[in-house]
Amino acid sequence: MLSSSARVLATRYRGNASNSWKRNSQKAAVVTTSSSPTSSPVAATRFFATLPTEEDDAMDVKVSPWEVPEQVPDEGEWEGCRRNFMSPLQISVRGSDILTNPLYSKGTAFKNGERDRLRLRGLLPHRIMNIHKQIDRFLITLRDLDSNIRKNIMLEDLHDRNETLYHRVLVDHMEEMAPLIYTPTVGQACQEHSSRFRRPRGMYFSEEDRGHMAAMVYNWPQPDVHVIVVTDGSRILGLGDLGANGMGIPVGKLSLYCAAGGIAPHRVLPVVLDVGTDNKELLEDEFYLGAQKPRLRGPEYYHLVDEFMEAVRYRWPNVLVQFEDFDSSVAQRLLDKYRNEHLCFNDDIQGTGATTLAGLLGAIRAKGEEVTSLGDQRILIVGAGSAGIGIAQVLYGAMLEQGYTEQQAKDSFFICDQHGLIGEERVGKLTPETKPFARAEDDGMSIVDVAKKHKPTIVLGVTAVGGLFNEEFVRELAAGVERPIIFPLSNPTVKAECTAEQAFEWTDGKCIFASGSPFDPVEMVDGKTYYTSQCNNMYVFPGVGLGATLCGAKKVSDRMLYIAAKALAECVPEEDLARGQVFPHISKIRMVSHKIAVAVIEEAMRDGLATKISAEDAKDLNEFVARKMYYPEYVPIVEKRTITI
Ligand SMILES: O=C([O-])CC(=O)C(=O)O
Ligand SMILES: [Mg+2]
Repeated sequence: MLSSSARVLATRYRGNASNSWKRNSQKAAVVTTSSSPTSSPVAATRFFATLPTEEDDAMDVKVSPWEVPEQVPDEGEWEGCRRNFMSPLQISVRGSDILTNPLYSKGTAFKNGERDRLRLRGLLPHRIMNIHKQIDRFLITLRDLDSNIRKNIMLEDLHDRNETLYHRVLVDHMEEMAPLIYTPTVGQACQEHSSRFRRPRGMYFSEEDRGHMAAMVYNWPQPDVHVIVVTDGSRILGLGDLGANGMGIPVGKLSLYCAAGGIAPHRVLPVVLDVGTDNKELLEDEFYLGAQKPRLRGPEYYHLVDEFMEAVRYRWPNVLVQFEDFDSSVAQRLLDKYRNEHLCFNDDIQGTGATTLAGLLGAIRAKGEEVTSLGDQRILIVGAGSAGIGIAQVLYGAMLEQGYTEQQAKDSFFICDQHGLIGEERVGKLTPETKPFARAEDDGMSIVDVAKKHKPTIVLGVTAVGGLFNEEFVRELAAGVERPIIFPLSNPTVKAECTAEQAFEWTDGKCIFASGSPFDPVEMVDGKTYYTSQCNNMYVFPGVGLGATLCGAKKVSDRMLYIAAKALAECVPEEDLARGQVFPHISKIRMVSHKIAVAVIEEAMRDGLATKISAEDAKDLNEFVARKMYYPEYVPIVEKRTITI
């Protein structure tokens, strides 16, 4: 079901516009609605082939005909990508300083003219490769490696050498690469971060830095940071307190910001607030690289976060700060503290909430019900941490949007923590966010008994307890309703509450399944294939961040996230829904981010929160966002000169 604004957008995508960009968007729209596995992911992404934002920035580029690669997969699909001018990147360094700078390096792809111009002659082997040859060579070696962690290391090495090539590998092979740079492999990469440390990336702030942070931010070499992802390492995925080893998470999320969300790599900054760790193993580990002392808590902790927030806003006033993997004991409080004054959001609370809402809207559609029936569902959320309550809040908000009363909306929820169903009896012990969802009866009831008695139509797992949804529980769900919607959302894969195979087997293939980390489709003994989806906030945060930064949003409002969820839900083609897939194919992620960004900007403008959209930009936001999206491509490099007369 399309909302009216979405209908307008959909019409725009299909519209008979006369300029060439619109012709391209039409093509792209055709690509996204196809769910055929043979449709080229390259084609789906190419239409966004433009680079960064501010026109006066030296990193901004447009692509020229001579950069259009020889290996064109399909002439038709490329038509729209041939731009006739590519403004050069002006840099002040020369020679080997270029080769060792991952933002500038093209490795063996520097052409002869450039080799002379930039004093690279003799510093590179003779033959000149193009980006496609480089990718082919990289993939052969990568695919030869026998473990995902080795592949992650190889990718991060590339990230450190040549950001353009790294992001292009991600853009062109998103389905294969996302699990290697993100969940599940990023979990292991974090666990082994200290022992495998090679090169620093991002910034660390610790207690010793109190009083210095406003100065420290100037140590970061980039003058125009748009997005920061920050963690204090206290709850890394479902793996718990990993301290400063959590740096892998901001790094992985920001890779997705660039590749999936079209933010240019020089505009992102990964951050760890190294406030110690309560992980005993790390405290005793001779190779652990973070501060080896117990976690800072209480007012001192909040003051440190405060100084950090002030410092980054001082240098980059419009920067978006994404809070990531903060323990539930502090996550909501930090969000509440900053959400109205800073451009920020908490991905685990709000991003997961919005993504889950989108998945549920899809799942309800897949079951053939009306979108408006979200409030008629019985939703069992297992896990009452920041993600569980964040999801409940977003779904609750969506029900109110859909016209349900507060009481009707509240009655839809059954939230369980480790003590069972949360009932009013323990209301004194609950956080303010949890209280509204406490049930009048059945406090402490087990999830199996909740399944028996209340017959939930939807079950969401956010417990970080792998395997919690056991056979007894899942069979009980299937006995209660025809097609249960089962989303084990905990990450990484080992923490998923059940596997796809278990969910399909125990429900005789009837459930609709989506998980936080990816699962392959399942072939059952009946010979039928059952499809899975990945319900991961990677579908939401890049687009929200792109939209919010492009329009200079004053803040990220709840409504922006709701709108983002609806935009995401509308990206799922009917034929995917028909086979139980409730999220768009991952190869379409740039298209999804584009659509979400447009929707977020529209909402920001409606709400008076957009500070940077000119009347000209506002005329065609589809075109505006597409033009501003970074696309990893080599651009000509020239010397920056200061001319004195
Ligand atoms: O990183 C992910 O895949 C999702 C997420 O934010 C988390 O699990 O904390
Ligand atoms: Mg997270």
